[in-house]
Parts: sequence; C-alpha cells; structure tokens
Amino acid sequence: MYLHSLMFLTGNRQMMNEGKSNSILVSGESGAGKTETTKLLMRYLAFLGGRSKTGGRTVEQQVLESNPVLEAFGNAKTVRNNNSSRFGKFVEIQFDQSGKISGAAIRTYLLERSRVCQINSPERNYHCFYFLCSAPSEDIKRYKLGDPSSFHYLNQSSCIKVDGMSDAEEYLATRSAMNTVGITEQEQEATFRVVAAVLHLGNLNFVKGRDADSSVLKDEKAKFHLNAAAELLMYA
Ligand SMILES: Nc1ncnc2c1ncn2[C@@H]1O[C@H](COP(=O)(O)OP(=O)(O)OP(=O)(O)O)[C@@H](O)[C@H]1O
Repeated sequence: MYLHSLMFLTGNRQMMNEGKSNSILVSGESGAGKTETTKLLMRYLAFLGGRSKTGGRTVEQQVLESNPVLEAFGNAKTVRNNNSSRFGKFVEIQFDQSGKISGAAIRTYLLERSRVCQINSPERNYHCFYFLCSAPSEDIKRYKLGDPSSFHYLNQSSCIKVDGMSDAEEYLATRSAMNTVGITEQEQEATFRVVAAVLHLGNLNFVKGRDADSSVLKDEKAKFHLNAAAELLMYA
C-alpha cells in the first residue's frame, strides 16, 4: 500500500497545483486485492477531501458506503475469492477548488449475469440472495422466502454459507449503506422485491401439457412460486 499512497499523494498535489484530473487504474487477477485496494484509496481520498462533520451524511460517507451496496449486488464467493467482484467499475470523485470532495459518480460494467441462473460448486450466487434469505422474519414473510437451500438458484452449489460472513448482519449493513447513499425506502423495497422474485422464478418447474407444444406448471409448489413472483413484481 505504501507505493499506492505515494502515487496518490503525488497525484493529489498535481491535481491541486495544475488543476488537472488524475486517474488510477487498479488491475490484477482475481483475488489480487483490487477491491480492497480501491476501498483503501477511496478512504484515503475521503480523508484528504473530507469536510468537518456537520451532522447528516456527508458526500465522502456516501462515496465510501457505495462499496457495500455494490458488493451486495455484484460480488459473490468464487473458488479464488470469497468476495469476488463480478463486474468492473469506474469511480469518479469530483473535488472543488479547495480540494474538498464535491460529488462522485460510479459506472459499472459487464456484470456476470449468467451467475444468477447457474453456479458451480463450491461457489455462491450474488451475496444479496443469501443476505435477503437471512433478513429479519417480517421481511422474510413479506418476500415469501425461506431457507436459501430451498431455492434452485442457490442450491445448485454445496456452498450456502461463507466462513466469517454473517448474511443476517450483512443484510442490515446493506440496508444501512443504501440509506446512507440516498436510496429511498421505496426504492430499497422495490429492489429487494425483484431479488426475491428472481429466487421464486428459479423454482418454477414445468411439465408437458395436454395440447401439442404446451406446458403446465409441474405442481402446487411451482404454483406457489409463480404467484409469489407475480405478486412481488406487481408492486416492485
Ligand atoms: N490490503 C489488504 N489487506 C488485507 N487483506 C487483503 C488486502 N487486499 C486483499 N486482501 C485479501 O484478499 C482477498 C481478495 O481481495 P480483493 O477482493 O480485493 O481481490 P480482487 O482483486 O478485487 O479480486 P476479484 O477480481 O475477484 O474481485 C480479500 O478478501 C482479502 O482477504
């Protein structure tokens, strides 16, 4: 990290002296430490460009709390990394004339979408699915969820739990981070409804119907999941 800090100090001074934008490219193979390094860089930047706290949430808090939100929906356990980012991101942090953070924008790229429907043992699907299945009981009831191992999109792999990670605590931390970055309660509700609906849709099974080329739901369980998904998506 010493080298990165040094590079960053130089970059920051140049930005202030010459009024030029600076960029850092963090690259490396999976598990090399890109995500953790980026978080340290962002924390350092927030420290340099932070304002004294005046109550409420500050821009730099919002910048830092974007990480747990992105990780909940875009990171998963792989064989190489328990918290592997399955997308790329471009983080832009804007500074005002005095060097204080004035805003930020994050663009994400190339999320590994196929992971939602298919995972290999002993990897996991995206963290958000397990977090939501470990939510407080009133949320579980509202989203009609149950044990993660009862969902096809999660039980294709033998790995449901990650050592050292509490899905229940992470759910609450994700909600808190979403609040900090300014995602409203309604938007959060809509987001988690879609996450829950995806799990229900994964449990739909069909069998051949009576008419040619037709199919019908396999059983009552499949009907339950279809109704649950429809209800959740109707209000999402
Ligand atoms: N600076 C660090 N301090 C302590 N542990 C670290 C540090 N950097 C990386 N690690 C360890 O290595 C693991 C993998 O790091 P990280 O998630 O940052 O890799 P990555 O390059 O972003 O991988 P991927 O491309 O899979 O997302 C972390 O979960 C952590 O255990």
